Amino acid sequence: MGFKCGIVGLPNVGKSTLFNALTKTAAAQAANYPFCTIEPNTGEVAVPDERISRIAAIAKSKEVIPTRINFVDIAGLVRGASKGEGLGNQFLANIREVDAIVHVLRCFEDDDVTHVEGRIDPVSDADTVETELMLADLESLERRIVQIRKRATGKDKEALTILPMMEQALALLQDSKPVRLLLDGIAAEDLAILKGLNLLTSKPVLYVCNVSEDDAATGNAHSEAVEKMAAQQGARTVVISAAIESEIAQLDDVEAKDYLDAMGLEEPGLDRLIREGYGLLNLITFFTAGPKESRAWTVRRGSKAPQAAGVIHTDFEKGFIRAQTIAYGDYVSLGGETAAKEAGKARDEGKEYVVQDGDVMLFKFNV
Ligand SMILES: Nc1ncnc2c1ncn2[C@@H]1O[C@H](COP(=O)(O)OP(=O)(O)OP(=O)(O)O)[C@@H](O)[C@H]1O
Ligand SMILES: [Mg+2]
Repeated sequence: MGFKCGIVGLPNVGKSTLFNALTKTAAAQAANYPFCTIEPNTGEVAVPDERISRIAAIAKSKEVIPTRINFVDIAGLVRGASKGEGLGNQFLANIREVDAIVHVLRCFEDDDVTHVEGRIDPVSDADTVETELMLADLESLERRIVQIRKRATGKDKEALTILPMMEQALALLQDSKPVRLLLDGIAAEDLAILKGLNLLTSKPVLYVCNVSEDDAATGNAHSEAVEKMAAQQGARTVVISAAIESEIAQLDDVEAKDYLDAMGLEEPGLDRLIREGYGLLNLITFFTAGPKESRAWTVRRGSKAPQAAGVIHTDFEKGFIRAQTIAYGDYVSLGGETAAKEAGKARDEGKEYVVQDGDVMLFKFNV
């Protein structure tokens, strides 16, 4: 389906290192100089979810297949990017194509790793990046709104529909605020209009504090400052050491566990990051379970049963009849499909059913 989180930030802050750890590859060149990345790197990442192994154990599945999302490692941007500095517009176009932003902030001290501003100050870095995105949005919106206002005066239907959202977005940008503030509690129709405006700052943001190995378990003063800033914006934060994560990603499971124990970490920070990214995209997971495989699938929150069926196969959506649905909690506590049916917990849901996170589903369809 291609839900994408874009990895964004200043040059040389650890974006590609993080991307390689996430994708367990060395696909992206990560090196100690600014603008190492130019062309974006895209990779699929399995979403860790312990529910799937519980379901598979009950269903005695031969295979367990997690769901996946995409991460895109994007070129670093600098002050003035909106006016074409650094890699300027090229990188802005790459950000436009993602659904959510993972904003990497340098929170590690290391004199050997160049910081483009010559000092470690992640809150100010976040502001630099955000300002460029807002300036780019402001410019594009100011340009487009002239036409739309004109057409709205002439009672053009499309213009009348999108103008109120444009005006709200413009007002925020003129007040030096990101458009994503409009996302809170937004109605579905308005969200569609907002997405259609394709603004950089309308995308939800997760801050990643990239700390040194020693601070991975505890965070540090820099990451605390970021957490405070993020809390004020209603944004979430993940503290991670990209350096450690890229090492763990090269180890087998047993070695990785030992390494994590030694670092005082319960799970790889990446797992947390992927889950947070998944949440940021406003996605939920449903499951299919059987002896061949148990599998996790992804739909946007609010999707109805036929759309969920369509994720598996377009024929399932076209010929959708109904979906046998068992809530995850019932499936696990009762011990599987047969027991859930006997207990009356296997519901037959129709076309209007809104899929819930964790639903174990079996689609009836004709082709
Ligand atoms: N947590 C960390 N601690 C110490 N060094 C780190 C950490 N994370 C990344 N680095 C180092 O920082 C340097 C830059 O990393 P990387 O190439 O991933 O940055 P980038 O953000 O992708 O840069 P660019 O924007 O130029 O593509 C590398 O030498 C990397 O090893
Ligand atoms: Mg890079």
